[in-house]
Amino acid sequence: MAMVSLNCASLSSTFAFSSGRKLGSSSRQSPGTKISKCGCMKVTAAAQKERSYKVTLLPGDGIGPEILSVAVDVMRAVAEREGIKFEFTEKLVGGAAVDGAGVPLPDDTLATCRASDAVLLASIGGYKWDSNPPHLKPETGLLGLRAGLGVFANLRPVTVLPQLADASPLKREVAEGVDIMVVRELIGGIYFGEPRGFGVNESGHRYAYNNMVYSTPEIDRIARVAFETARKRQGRLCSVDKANVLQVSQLWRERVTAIGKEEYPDVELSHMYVDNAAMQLVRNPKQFDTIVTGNLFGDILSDISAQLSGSIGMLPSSSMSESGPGLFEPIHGSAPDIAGQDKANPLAQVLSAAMLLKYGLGETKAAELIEAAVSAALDKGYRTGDLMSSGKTLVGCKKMGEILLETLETTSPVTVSL
Ligand SMILES: NC(=O)C1=CN([C@@H]2O[C@H](COP(=O)(O)OP(=O)(O)OC[C@H]3O[C@@H](n4cnc5c(N)ncnc54)[C@H](O)[C@@H]3O)[C@@H](O)[C@H]2O)C=CC1
Ligand SMILES: CC(C)CC(=O)C(=O)O
Ligand SMILES: [Mg+2]
Repeated sequence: MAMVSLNCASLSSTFAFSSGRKLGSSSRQSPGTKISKCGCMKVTAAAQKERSYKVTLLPGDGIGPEILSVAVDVMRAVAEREGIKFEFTEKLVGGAAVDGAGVPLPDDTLATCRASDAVLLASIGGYKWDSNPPHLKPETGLLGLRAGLGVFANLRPVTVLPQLADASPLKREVAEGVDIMVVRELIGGIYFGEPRGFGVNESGHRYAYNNMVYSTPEIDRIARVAFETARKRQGRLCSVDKANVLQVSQLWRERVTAIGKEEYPDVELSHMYVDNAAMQLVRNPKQFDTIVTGNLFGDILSDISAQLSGSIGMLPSSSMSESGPGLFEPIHGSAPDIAGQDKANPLAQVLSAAMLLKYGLGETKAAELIEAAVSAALDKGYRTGDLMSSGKTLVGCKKMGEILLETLETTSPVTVSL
């Protein structure tokens, strides 16, 4: 049996407030959300012993700098309280890098990320660069970063916090208690397939093409991460594909089935076509435990799932490679429509920092302090515009950050036994 040697995050379940459990409300893991013991983090033993970590910060574009600034303040505060040292290095990526360095992913950025213990990314992209040629698009920098770090396993926990069950556009009874882990393959599939490009056919019409390609090793490694993840949750894995039409999905389904049968007979495996999965996520999301899917389908399904939680501004993610540093980022983009207006919800970024601490560095207690602060801020009724409803207090991005810092001063640590 092939070994899955991966950072803790990918093998663990979602963060502490999974299963709809109130953030920071208990030090016990809820059923099906155990955190595995796993000694395969990239962070060196020396760094862990000293509790001194190199973290690369990538603010990117749009709301990126605003939300990252909140997350870094929160990390600094929790570090001071917990005796952790961070050496932060800020680098350019995306449109900011196109403007500042002439390319969307400067060599220096990738080298610094590779040499760090973990990478905290905000978001990239914006109208200004939308018509750039492919090699000068911010998105090319993001894809290059993910590929350059080899972070093939992107885990996107979809958790509906009790305080936000009414913030979802879905009925409370549909959204409440949702706890899904979307395991998205991140460095293959149609976003990376060759050949791709533009052409002109014999009739003089322009055309464009992309290729969706997955090889068996690419499918096998993400399948194993997903099975391991499901095993540590409720033991149910749904593989999402389009095998009724696409050959690439037929191979995907064949390999996921074979790995399930040979290596994970204890995990209940089902398959679903992606169009149906999109509908089922809205109709009855609680039927899902862990979902595994390819790059494009995972991108789309995670945005749909974000609405279960109330806002895309709530969903963090971790992306892990086989041996390098993890990449932690919110699932949303750079929100150019609200950039620079102090309207962004920083919580997905803050929760991504908590995932970095817990899964990238093994600093579980510090991570759970942050989660508890987020929970407390929501308990007190503070909401950014994306989550605002009557009876709540509207705050901007900066103010939400200040509330988190105040809350952190009084929040009790939550201890989780690894
Ligand atoms: N990982 C990344 O850096 C990603 C970058 N993008 C890029 O972002 C740019 C905008 O893309 P969109 O499709 O508009 O997606 P988006 O996720 O940036 O925004 C979609 C909608 O959600 C809102 N939103 C997103 N994050 C929010 C937050 N934290 N707080 C409050 N509201 C928030 C936006 O205001 C917008 O109305 C594009 O250039 C795109 O390529 C898109 C997705 C991921
Ligand atoms: C801009 C895309 C390449 C990324 C994206 O939408 C995502 O990772 O969710
Ligand atoms: Mg996306």
